[in-house]
Amino acid sequence: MGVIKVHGAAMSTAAQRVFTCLYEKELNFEFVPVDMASGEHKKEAYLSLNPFGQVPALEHGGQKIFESRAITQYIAMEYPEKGTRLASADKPSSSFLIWKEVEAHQFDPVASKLTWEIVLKPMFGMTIDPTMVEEYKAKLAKVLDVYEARLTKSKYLASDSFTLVDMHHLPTINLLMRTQVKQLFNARPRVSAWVADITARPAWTKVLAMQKVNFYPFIILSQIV
Ligand SMILES: N[C@@H](CCC(=O)N[C@@H](CS)C(=O)NCC(=O)O)C(=O)O
Repeated sequence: MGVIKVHGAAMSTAAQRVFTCLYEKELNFEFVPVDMASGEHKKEAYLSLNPFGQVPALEHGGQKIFESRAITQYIAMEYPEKGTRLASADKPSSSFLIWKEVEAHQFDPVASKLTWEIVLKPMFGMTIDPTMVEEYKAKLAKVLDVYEARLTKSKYLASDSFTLVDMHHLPTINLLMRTQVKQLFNARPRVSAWVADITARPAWTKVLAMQKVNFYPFIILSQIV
């Protein structure tokens, strides 16, 4: 069905979700870097790919798709037999549907807020708001308590197999595990084992390698946060 083109940036957590998916699926793709520093993502040409002016965006077989989780679901359904299965080829299970939404609406808003406060603000020379950090750490702790209980029932969040659900967590977990927030993950044995398992996946290692090549500050992050 033609070339898969990913427009994005190696530093973008949302784009990383898509890169991970393509590596899990062992699919070749063309990475089209978007120069976010110069505001390329807000210009007419890019807005035709994603009207919200955000990365990533995917082009495939004449289709233009945005929203990282829509893109990963599309790839998983388009190539069910390639690489890791990631999603059911036909009717998804109720647990897949539930936990996919949990990541997007319970985990990600809290994890992204913490990432902004503790990881990105210092990088941009901005001051961390300690009240926000404490408030959101408490919120994340509650989400992780639910994950700890869930992971007594299955090895991964949706089932005993690694799926899109687990994969969608990787970019923000990667950043938070380089900060004090890692204690929240490490204090919960099942969550901790799950984090170790999913972050060790070869597909994720390939995404990390892209960051080292394309976004130098991430190399030194662990030393400054
Ligand atoms: N829900 C979107 C979020 C995309 C997003 O927030 N992308 C960020 C980079 S990680 C971005 O483009 N930020 C620039 C902006 O919002 O202007 C997705 O999952 O694709």
